[in-house]
Amino acid sequence: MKRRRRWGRRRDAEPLLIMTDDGYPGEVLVLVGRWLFRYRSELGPVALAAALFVAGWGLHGSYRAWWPAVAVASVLTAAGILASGRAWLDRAEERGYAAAVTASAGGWLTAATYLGPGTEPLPLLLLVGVVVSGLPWWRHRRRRARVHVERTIAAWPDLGETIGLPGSRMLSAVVDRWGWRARVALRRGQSFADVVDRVPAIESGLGTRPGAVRVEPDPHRADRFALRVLAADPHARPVPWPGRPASGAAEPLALGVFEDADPVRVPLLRRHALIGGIAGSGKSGVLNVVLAHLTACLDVVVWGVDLKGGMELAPWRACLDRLATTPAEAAALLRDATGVLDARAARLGTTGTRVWEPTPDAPALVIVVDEYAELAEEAPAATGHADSIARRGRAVAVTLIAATQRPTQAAMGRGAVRSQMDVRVCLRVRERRDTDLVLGQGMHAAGWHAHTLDEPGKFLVSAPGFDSPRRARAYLLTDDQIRTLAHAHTERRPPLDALSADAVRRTAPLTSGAPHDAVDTDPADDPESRLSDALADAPPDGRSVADLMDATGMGRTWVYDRLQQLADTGRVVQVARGRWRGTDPT
Ligand SMILES: Nc1ncnc2c1ncn2[C@@H]1O[C@H](COP(=O)(O)OP(=O)(O)OP(=O)(O)O)[C@@H](O)[C@H]1O
Repeated sequence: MKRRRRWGRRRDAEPLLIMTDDGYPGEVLVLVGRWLFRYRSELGPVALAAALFVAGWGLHGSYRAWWPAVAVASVLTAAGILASGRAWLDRAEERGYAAAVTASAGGWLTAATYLGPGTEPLPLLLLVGVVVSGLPWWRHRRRRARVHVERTIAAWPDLGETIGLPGSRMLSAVVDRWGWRARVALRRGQSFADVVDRVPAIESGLGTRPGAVRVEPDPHRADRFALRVLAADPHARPVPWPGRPASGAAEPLALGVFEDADPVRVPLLRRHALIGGIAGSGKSGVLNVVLAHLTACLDVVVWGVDLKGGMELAPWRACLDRLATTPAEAAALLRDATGVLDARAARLGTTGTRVWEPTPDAPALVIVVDEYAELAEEAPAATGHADSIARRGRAVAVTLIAATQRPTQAAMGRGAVRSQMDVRVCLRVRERRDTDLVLGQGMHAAGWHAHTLDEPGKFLVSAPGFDSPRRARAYLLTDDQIRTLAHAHTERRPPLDALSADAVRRTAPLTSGAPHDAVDTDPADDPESRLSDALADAPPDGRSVADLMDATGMGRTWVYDRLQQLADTGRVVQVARGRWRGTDPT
């Protein structure tokens, strides 16, 4: 009675103490069990050795005569792994390791079946085998990554509370070459916007380096998102140009690669593009990639506007049909482009065709403008033409590609130019809100964090078909590669089609294609005379069109136009593709 009273009192007062005392041995077992479960991957070699020992013991006791079968099964299994284990193990060294372990374990089991697992030196051999096969196992990067991910999944419910996404669940996770990625389900009521705000907290919770976590919305479910954790930055080093330029205007241009090594292939046919980012972020690098593609296309004529004195586009000079380097030239160039646009639109109207399909005889006209803000500031008249091209140029394949540091409304000339650009490439920006300037309102809030891009050439792209903030890095073209490509592409550049060339002539009969300061008062030194001289002095294999452009200071279309007129009157001959000389030796 007395004892029971004391028991009751203790239960009321100190229930935890009583339970702990009673359950102690069980708790140790639970702890050991948990530890074994937690380290089950690391304990793999030990578990295999234990299983071999037990199997050897059983086989030796009851089926000793089976040792040849065990030997044959081991050899066949090892050979099978080598021959067709690619489905589970994609790397050759992993298959080699698995086959070697299988063959050694099978050899040991064969001996244990025949001799008994306790017979010397089998126990010692088993121990050595654990250590020798264990070392690569314990050091294996992918195994350790997988274990890390498994533990993260197990810890996610607690982690979710800590990082401000309570109730979220990790649905699946995959280890890949650069780290791991997972699909996460949010608690009802949470959305991707909550996740975007929590990215730094997720990095802290997972203990990664800053900038290692990427999040992407699930296009099908508002309550799910993709989480990507990068152990190493796949874009840490520049990505070299792969040397495969586009073959035509309709082909999307490969600008670089995403973090999962997918190429970034952006459609630019009948689309205007904006490339934005701070000084040194790699805008000229992206323009070089664009030009490497466009100048390879036989159905694209490229005009350039470079008000930094032609510095950036200069290496491509010979491939550009026209290059404007002063505000007056830029205004003339854009005005002529609107002339082309009007002529093409009128032609489409009369033929009842909806869009201009570029061909080598009727090429697309792409106008590349480096540092658009300079244009708006120094040649405000030109921005009216640019506005017109932006609004009406798509159908007739007259398009703009503009690079600028901060595309504010003022920098873009207050017209419709920015809003008409449906391909946006955003390199690093200084402030968060500048992401919205380049990519559009609300993009920063939606997870497009261009301010965190940390190397030149890294970018985010928003375009039809590109609606999630995947990071990419542009290909890097070296100066030598640019020179080689420009040289190789020069001879193959098409002139404008007759309709467009005629429109240019009519729009600006005196200055069409002429550099502003090339309008000369000395009649003996006008472009026509320089052309005649260059053709008269041509060697027997003629002069290339690029040479003639250099000699006259005029654009490709102007040169072709004049050559055609001279050929019609028999004063020049075409001696080879793209090479001409005069017929009159004087
Ligand atoms: N894709 C790239 N990969 C690696 N490095 C790059 C890449 N693009 C550019 N860079 C490096 O970054 C530097 C600056 O690049 P770039 O001149 O293209 O920047 P920018 O934005 O045009 O600058 P600015 O506005 O001053 O003209 C270059 O020296 C170049 O080597």
